[in-house]
Amino acid sequence: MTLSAMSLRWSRGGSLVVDDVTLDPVPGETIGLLGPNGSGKSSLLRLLAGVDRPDSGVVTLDGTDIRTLGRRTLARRVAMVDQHSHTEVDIRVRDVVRLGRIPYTDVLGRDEGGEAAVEWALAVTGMTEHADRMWRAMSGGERQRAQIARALAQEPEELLLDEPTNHLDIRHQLDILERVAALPVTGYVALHDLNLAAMFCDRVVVLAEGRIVALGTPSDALTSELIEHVYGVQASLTDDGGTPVIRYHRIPTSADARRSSAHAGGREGNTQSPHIPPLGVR
Ligand SMILES: Nc1ncnc2c1ncn2[C@@H]1O[C@H](COP(=O)(O)OP(=O)(O)OP(=O)(O)O)[C@@H](O)[C@H]1O
Repeated sequence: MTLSAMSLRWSRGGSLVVDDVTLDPVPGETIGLLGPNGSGKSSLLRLLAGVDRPDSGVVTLDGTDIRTLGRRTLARRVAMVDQHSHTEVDIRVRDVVRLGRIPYTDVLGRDEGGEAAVEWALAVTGMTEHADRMWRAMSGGERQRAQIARALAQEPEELLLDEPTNHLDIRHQLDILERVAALPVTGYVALHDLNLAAMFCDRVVVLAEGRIVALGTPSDALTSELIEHVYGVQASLTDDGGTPVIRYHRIPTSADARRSSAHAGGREGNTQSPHIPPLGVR
């Protein structure tokens, strides 16, 4: 058993933001939370983390309602990195990561095994070499990796990540998701990139207006019909050794049509931008 949601409903401003969501992961699996802007991914993560309380339904940890668990108990199991955990503090990266040890620290400030957990978390996120730098001097992507390290320092068995790759370059996107997927934790990861979700998630949940509209392995859940229905975007999918690869198609707009007729009339035969030389030309 692990962190599960049963019939969760949560409304704000008179509208249902999370609408009858039930999720029961297999321990250790990585679940991708997908869906358009405003579909309820972050709200669902906050309910799962116990940051917000559902209006109805229940979040359970190993079958126990998380509302009955103390904050320390919950924090030793469940760690979350939200989209807005960036602050302008004047401390070193290692100290940010040490914040993850608060649930383990006693009143005298003792935390047996704490430094080993901090070093491990820094290593997993590739942040060891940055550990002594000042937080304020870090780039957005480095901060994001440090926040994930802070969550890992909690030694969670359940890890909730809200768009963990949105500041990362491609190598670090792949790197972080690969490392998170390999950890022995149950992961809920909100993502916008369907291809990354297909690569690293065991199952994906697609939300639209707070409701689950698809749930399954990436191959089963991510279809061109689903993508068009939920995102209003045409896509074609190919299979790469069992992993779907999604290619999106732009629907030409009237501005595109105007541009192409101006192009054909004015600079026939020259399709290169005048400002950007072709590759290999210096
Ligand atoms: N505390 C709040 N008060 C009022 N409305 C809220 C609150 N939290 C979320 N909402 C609304 O609920 C809806 C879902 O928001 P949420 O942030 O969960 O979506 P999301 O899928 O994570 O979006 P995005 O992909 O843009 O991050 C939005 O319309 C949002 O404005």
